[in-house]
Amino acid sequence: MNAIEINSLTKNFKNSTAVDNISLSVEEGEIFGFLGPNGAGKSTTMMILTTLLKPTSGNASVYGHDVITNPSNVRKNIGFVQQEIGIDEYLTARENLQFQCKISQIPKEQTQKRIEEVIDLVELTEKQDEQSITFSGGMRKRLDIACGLIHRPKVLFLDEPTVGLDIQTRRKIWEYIRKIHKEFGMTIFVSTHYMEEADSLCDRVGIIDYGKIQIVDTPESMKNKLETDMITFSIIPDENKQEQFINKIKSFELTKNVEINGNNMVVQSSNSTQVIPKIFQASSEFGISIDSFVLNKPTLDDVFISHTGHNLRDDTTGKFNKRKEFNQSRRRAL
Ligand SMILES: Nc1ncnc2c1ncn2[C@@H]1O[C@H](COP(=O)(O)OP(=O)(O)OP(=O)(O)O)[C@@H](O)[C@H]1O
Repeated sequence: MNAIEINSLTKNFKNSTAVDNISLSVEEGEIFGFLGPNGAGKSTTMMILTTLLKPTSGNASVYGHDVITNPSNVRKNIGFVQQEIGIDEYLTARENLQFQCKISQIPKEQTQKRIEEVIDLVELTEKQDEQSITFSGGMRKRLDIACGLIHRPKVLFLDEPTVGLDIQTRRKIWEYIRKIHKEFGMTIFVSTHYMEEADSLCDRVGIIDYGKIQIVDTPESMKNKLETDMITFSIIPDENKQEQFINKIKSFELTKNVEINGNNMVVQSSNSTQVIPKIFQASSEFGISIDSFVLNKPTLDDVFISHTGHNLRDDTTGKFNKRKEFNQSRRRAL
């Protein structure tokens, strides 16, 4: 059984369509990334999947439980760590987790063990009796994630878990997410607008833009399918043989395009592994000396541009950004 099934899901707000007829399945046990810019519809989709919002049309289920007709069973199977940190900053880490145990109705005799388990997992054992107001942004997020885990959900939803954190802290959070995934074997559905996060963390990624899914695949396969390795090199000029050398490169079956700018050349190829030796072979055949050589493989940025026609914009309008700004100013004031 798939962990999540989404069929023709649409959510309209008064003046806009936030989620536009999306369909996708998430397999049990995978880390699925939902990649898209601000305002793409990621949070809205997650709120529908976690039963906090009703769709306008279409349907979705989590472990076979329909989000509209059977929301209480969906809730029993999920943990949701929202974009804004949900912990109470005036409680200690342990008190936050105790509170979470209470609202998750975890039997009293299991509370102690569960808290120890998750607090150890996110490496906050030494800080457990300190008020979380004294924690760094990364530590607060770790505690927030621990709160979402304590009832051992089958699916953990993480909405932009590293937004606003510096790159080192972001990488540390990825480590915790991998650790959680390994130890609990749960399905993780994570939204992000960071390419690197989707690339390094996720088994499969769905790119969403303007409420529509553009592509779903593994990051590796998405990049490979672009077939655009860029081989950039410069040559020592040779008036006699240069043209023949260029024509030879153009004639290779796997060469898609050659751009020439003075002594510099960019060869676009669908398979650099095969084309690079041929370039060197041709250079020795025509006595052309290659001065410098760089190979660039496609990135998820290139995949995003090829499917959406634009860069992953960082739009700063919209209700959720206002909320983010509010939270940031609240944190600054603390
Ligand atoms: N309650 C609401 N009322 C009106 N419009 C909304 C509401 N919630 C979301 N939207 C709009 O729906 C669109 C999708 O928003 P959503 O928050 O799902 O995007 P997102 O991809 O999660 O982006 P972000 O990372 O900024 O949260 C945006 O244009 C947003 O302004």
